[in-house]
Amino acid sequence: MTKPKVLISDKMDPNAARIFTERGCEVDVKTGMTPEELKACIGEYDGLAIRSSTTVTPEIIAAATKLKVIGRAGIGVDNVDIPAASAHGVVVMNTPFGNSITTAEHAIAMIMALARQIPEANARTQAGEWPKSAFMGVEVTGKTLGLIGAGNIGSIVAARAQGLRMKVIAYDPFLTPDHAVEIGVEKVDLETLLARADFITLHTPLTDETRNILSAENLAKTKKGVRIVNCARGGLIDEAALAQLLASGHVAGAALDVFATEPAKESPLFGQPNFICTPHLGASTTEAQVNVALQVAEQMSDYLVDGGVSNALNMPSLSAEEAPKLRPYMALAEKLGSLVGQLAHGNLTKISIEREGAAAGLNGKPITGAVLAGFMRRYSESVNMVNAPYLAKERGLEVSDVRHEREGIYQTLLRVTVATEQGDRSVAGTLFGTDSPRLVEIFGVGIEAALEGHMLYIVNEDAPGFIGRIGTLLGEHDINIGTFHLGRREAGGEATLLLSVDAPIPAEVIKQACALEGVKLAIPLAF
Ligand SMILES: NC(=O)c1ccc[n+]([C@@H]2O[C@H](COP(=O)([O-])OP(=O)(O)OC[C@H]3O[C@@H](n4cnc5c(N)ncnc54)[C@H](O)[C@@H]3O)[C@@H](O)[C@H]2O)c1
Ligand SMILES: O=C(O)CC[C@@H](O)C(=O)O
Repeated sequence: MTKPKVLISDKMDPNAARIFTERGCEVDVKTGMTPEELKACIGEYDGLAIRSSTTVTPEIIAAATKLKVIGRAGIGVDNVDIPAASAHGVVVMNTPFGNSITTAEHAIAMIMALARQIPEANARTQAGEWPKSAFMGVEVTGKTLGLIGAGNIGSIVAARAQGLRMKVIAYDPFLTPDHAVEIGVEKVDLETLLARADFITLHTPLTDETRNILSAENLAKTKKGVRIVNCARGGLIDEAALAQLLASGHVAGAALDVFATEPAKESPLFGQPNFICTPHLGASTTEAQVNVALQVAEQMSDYLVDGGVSNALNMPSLSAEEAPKLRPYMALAEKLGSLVGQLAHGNLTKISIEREGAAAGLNGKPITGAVLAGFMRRYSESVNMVNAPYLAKERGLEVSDVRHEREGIYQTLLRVTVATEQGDRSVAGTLFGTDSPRLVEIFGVGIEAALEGHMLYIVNEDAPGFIGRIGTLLGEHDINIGTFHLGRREAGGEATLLLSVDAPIPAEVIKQACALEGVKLAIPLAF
């Protein structure tokens, strides 16, 4: 049998290559390639192991004709186009906990370095200045630390900061009151955090909700003399506005490990008073790199050699025996969970999964796990089958799995319902043949569609002329429609349109779709 071939394209602890070889894979290590070089060679490989320097674009994935798995030795997968990988049947895995402690420690190091201006004092002392009177620091004891994001890393930062006798407050819409008490933080809204924090640290993924969360407007609401640390993702802070506030003295110090554009070769922040930065070193300790290298190589080898799946972001975990039977049901479940997560708004506290027909006779746990993995991705990029049920519990999400003995019109049916402020909202799907997931109902409207790649969901008034208008709008922006599905409750009422397109729809085009005559709602979806 030919050995699976793996490419390690970023600098990674040598334990990764050792494990791949021991587990029967062939390994090449080629770091520092340009996107063109990667595209030229990726066709040879079954597995791609990366850190943050390799960006896996749809073009790379399209060229990766043999690729089965991408393994991220780390947490953030924003450098991988997951919809493109899923569409090509490529599993994307990460190592969700391997570098959390290390990154939290980096944030704490940044807090201490800012409080005492250690980098600048060091540089000037070594330059022979002995500038004792130039530096007056602040104690962190008794100060308020405001966490934006209180997941794995935020919680570890909270624990360390409490050890430093700081008072910790947190803004995280998905942190439950119970969990806040468990980790000893006061849950607050963003305005309160901005007004009260002496130090602010960010620990969220970069999503549509968190992008620019420290915007010019929000930075202006911070307490005078605040110190800000970002060891999460570039793009969370308006860097130009931060530079101005450092220059004016409103912000007393800022420390960034991550930048909107990396590598950051220039920035308005460089040279500002009390600005400290590191080149995305948050995960760079021997311990974390050994952890994530071992874990990613083990997970990828499991998949390539034995078919086992763990910590996958776009596929449910599976044991070898159950795999063939459950796999199509879990794919359907994950898509329905993701659909509900993308469409339903507000703080959702209840989700129910109903199974009838063939699905009622199967092990419900992996199916529930798959629904939750899809659904919880609205909160965190690092959710997968393993941690989704745990995260759901931590966030106080009530989950129910109901089996119906009744026979319906489909040989198998899964229904996912969430309780929203406007009442219950549910979507349902079945399998066509034995393994093709299909949506059959969305929020009470019968509609048949494969949930794949980039899609657009529209609710509009059911009136003549609308299909022409939406087709023209997309055509004008060179957006090719792949599939087109319509549904409605009654003629002349409210109609639902679900279409698939060949590329993501830009935000500006969504805005124009919302403004079309008769449109009540237009939401882009990705699977
Ligand atoms: N600098 C580095 O080298 C480095 C290393 C590891 C992780 N990271 C990054 O750190 C970030 C956090 O990692 P983690 O493991 O703690 O992730 P996590 O998923 O455990 O926690 C993220 C938290 O952010 C919260 N969140 C989501 N949307 C939010 C919003 N709109 N407002 C406030 N909070 C929101 C979530 O509820 C969750 O609690 C990720 O972006 C990860 O990529 C950076
Ligand atoms: O690999 C790295 O050095 C950074 C990893 C970090 O950004 C992550 O999200 O895990």
